[in-house]
Amino acid sequence: MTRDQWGALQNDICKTIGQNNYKVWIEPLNYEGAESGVAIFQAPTNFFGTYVSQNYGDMLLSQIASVNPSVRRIHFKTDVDAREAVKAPRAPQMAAEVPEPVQQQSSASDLLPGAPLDKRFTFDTFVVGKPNELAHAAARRVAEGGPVTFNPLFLYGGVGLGKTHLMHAIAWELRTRQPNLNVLYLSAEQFMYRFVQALRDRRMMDFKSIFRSVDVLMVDDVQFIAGKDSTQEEFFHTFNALVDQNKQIIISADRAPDEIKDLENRIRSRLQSGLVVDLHPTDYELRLGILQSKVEAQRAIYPNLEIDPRVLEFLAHRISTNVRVLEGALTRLFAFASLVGREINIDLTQECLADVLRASERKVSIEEIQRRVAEHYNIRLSEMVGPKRVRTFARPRQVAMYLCKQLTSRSLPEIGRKFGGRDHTTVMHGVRRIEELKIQDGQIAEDLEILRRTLEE
Ligand SMILES: Nc1ncnc2c1ncn2[C@@H]1O[C@H](COP(=O)(O)OP(=O)(O)OP(=O)(O)O)[C@@H](O)[C@H]1O
Repeated sequence: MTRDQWGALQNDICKTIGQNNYKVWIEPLNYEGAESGVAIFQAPTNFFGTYVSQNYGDMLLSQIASVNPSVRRIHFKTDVDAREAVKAPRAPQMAAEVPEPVQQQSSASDLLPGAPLDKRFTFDTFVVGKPNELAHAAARRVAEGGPVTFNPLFLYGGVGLGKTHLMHAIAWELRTRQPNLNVLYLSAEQFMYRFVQALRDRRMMDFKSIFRSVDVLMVDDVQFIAGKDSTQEEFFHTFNALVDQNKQIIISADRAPDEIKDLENRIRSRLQSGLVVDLHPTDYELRLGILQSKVEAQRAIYPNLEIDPRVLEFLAHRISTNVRVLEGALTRLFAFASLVGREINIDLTQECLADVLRASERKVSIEEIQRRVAEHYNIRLSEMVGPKRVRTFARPRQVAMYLCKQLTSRSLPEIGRKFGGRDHTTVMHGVRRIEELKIQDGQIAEDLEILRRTLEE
């Protein structure tokens, strides 16, 4: 990587980590050049190099590798005496995350384990519902830091269901309750990376002593080590050493231990030997609760933006893939509304999130909805789409129109056409009528709930 390329990259890095962090931690670095796959930076102090390596090392490496793929490592050197370390700048808002340097050699920073914790991932911001209540309760128990009762705690679940959030929450809570405890959180990928580095640098003794001296070890996404034999072996020894000392271990994965392929049996059975709990896919109520809590965070950023509460119900119905997508949708919606200066309502939502809604569209069709609703109210399909306006047919018709609007991404004119060629204003009127009745009439609310559930199966 040339100096010019580094200059250009710095803009991207600034955008990624924010101007504050960039000014404190990246700007003072002096890029010296790259040699045999190693990008060399001069850091003001050892401590500085250690901190940057630990907190921004992976990000820096991936940014640099995107410009120059031959760079596989970053080295921070310093000319300043290690004692200067105490004068290194500290970003006040990150003080809780600043790790102590383990060794004074600048290359020791490479071995320092641990990943920074996300400030937003605490128990306070974790919304509890039926699908995650057990995992949450187990995490809370571990976070109390009492005697170790189940070891390891193994949390698993699909993408974006809150595993990392819960692990960070445990770490934050433990740090608050017992600041002297040595709590180490890292991904299985980072574990492997440190291990390979230690092997290569002939520093396995350091590696072992660092990992065996922790009080609580948290390894995220453990499925990553499947098929990686020597990493598994080392992980197994680390695991045993800590369990023997009665130290708490918390593991997460995207599936249950017995479903992780290419995992040695002795590791599998170790992972199963504590408490194994799963985070189930979210249900509608949990998604709505999460959206309501995330709206508060958005309101703090955009205090003047109004949001129609029906938008949250709409999103909770329509985006059932994972919470990350749900959150991303909300962030985009607020940013978009603030840019165009409009209130957040269903129309704006459909406009702004057309691609997300299409991607998470359920395969339910207008015809399917009409058929199910007709069955539910015991009328014929021909009566559902026919011209008669008596209440016995009109109400089911409006319910079906409402569900079509909620569960498909068809436009009002398209829905109208499928209901015997009706005008889009008729559909709009029908949808509004049901929205009102849903609040006033318990029977309609119940019908809608039953129908929605059967259609979503
Ligand atoms: N119950 C919840 N309450 C509040 N936020 C949640 C909840 N579940 C997930 N989230 C949010 O969803 C996003 C994704 O969660 P997280 O990163 O913890 O998922 P994960 O299960 O670790 O996913 P992956 O398998 O991709 O690592 C985060 O921003 C998290 O805060």
